[in-house]
Amino acid sequence: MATRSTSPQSDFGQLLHLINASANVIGEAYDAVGCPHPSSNDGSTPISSDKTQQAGTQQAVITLIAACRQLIASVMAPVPYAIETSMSFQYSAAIRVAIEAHVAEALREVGDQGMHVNDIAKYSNINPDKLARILRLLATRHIFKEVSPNVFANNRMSLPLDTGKDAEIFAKTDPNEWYEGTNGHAAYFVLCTDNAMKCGAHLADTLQDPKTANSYDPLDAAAARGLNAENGYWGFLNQEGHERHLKTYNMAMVGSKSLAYDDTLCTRVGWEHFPRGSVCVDIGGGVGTQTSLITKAHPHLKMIVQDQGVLQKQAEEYWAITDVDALPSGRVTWQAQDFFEPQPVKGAAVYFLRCVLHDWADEDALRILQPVRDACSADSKVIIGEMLMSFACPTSPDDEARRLVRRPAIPQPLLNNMGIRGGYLSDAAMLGLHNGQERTIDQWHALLKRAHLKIDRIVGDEGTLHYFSCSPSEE
Ligand SMILES: C[S@@+](CC[C@H](N)C(=O)[O-])C[C@H]1O[C@@H](n2cnc3c(N)ncnc32)[C@H](O)[C@@H]1O
Repeated sequence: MATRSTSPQSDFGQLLHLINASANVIGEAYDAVGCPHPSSNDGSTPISSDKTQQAGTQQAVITLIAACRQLIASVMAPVPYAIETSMSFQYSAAIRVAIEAHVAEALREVGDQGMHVNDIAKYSNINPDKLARILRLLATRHIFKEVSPNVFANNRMSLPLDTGKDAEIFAKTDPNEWYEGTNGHAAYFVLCTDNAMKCGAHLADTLQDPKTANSYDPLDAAAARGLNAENGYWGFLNQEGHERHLKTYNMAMVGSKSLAYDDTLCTRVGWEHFPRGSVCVDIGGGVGTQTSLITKAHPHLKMIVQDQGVLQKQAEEYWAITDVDALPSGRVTWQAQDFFEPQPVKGAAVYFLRCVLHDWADEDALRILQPVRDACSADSKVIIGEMLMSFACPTSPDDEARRLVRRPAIPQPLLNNMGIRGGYLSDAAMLGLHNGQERTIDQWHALLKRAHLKIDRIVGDEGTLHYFSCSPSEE
């Protein structure tokens, strides 16, 4: 039978070429630092900062993932593809089961030989047979590995579920305290797979209901159905009896430090250009997660974190662990302050809002920005850290705002957004939890113009948080 070679011009041929070329770049980067090639089976601590993390290699990783996913969508039968997508929530459910059964912690010491599920199940209330089924589902997605029947071990993708705490102590700890003192990653995954998923389950009904379909009121979000959040998601978190949700949420924000996947916040925003003692107000700053990164890298700034008073105790605990000298020295101040009220700190060098505005639709976002604009002096900067949403199709840099966004050329036939999904998943989560939204550059431009702010500069890479540096404008 005659063989037919793959046409290099076809989508299929171009995807194969991208996969080969980018995999070679990645392999060479590992060779150059004397590391074995990456494997999903590797359960040792991930390599953090070496040549494999450099920009060129990261671009190759992004390209490889995008091309592999597109190739799968090209060859997999459409109905099974749609079924698998429709059932993806089961992975979310399984991740929460594994985290709350402390599986990654139980497996930490046993390495590649793994542990029988009967022993893993001792750290929770879960029936071992049921737990094995959940772990097998995850292992089929390369999260944990099944090394022999019913024996599981950690691998590269299960390591982020490990809080670093001792499984035995953990199993006896009050669940309200589970994520305190951790890096917050597990708390972030639980926020996604509990509160956000419950809202997602009610999204279709909420979007179709004539009473809520066109509303941007947070009280009309899917959270009203999914979480019984009659007073909106913030009301839900602050409700008596929901302390565990509130603590998990705030630790999830600590975990969200890694959302950026890079150190853009500390290295590209330009904090070093502000003179010693310049005041930076971190509005809706949570316990102060982002401020802790900024003050570590740029201790010459005077940081003021503002958030809801209900967070004060958790904030003090956070700083006592993270940077014990920060509050007593006055380098960092934590203030209870409602961001809809007049801003008490006038003429600060910087007003910083990170992942605040995506919780709110435009009219409420403007009610947050108005007091900020009112407090600005002519020299103040407003720095906003948020996702910058791309269209999935090509767009032209046909106006001033779009020209501020630098984007690398996208190889054919990949999607314009390189298939990076994080921002769209976050957008859907914001819709479900708050009736909020992630925004495109045109939407940012329009919103900030209405708030009398002008975008001077944007830094960030596709799929990561971008930082918009804005000046007050008289327009
Ligand atoms: C998505 S979190 C972002 C936290 C922090 N900026 C970060 O990036 O880690 C949004 C924050 O807005 C705060 N928030 C909500 N409503 C508020 C209000 N009315 N006044 C002040 N802060 C509020 C929440 O408590 C929460 O800490």
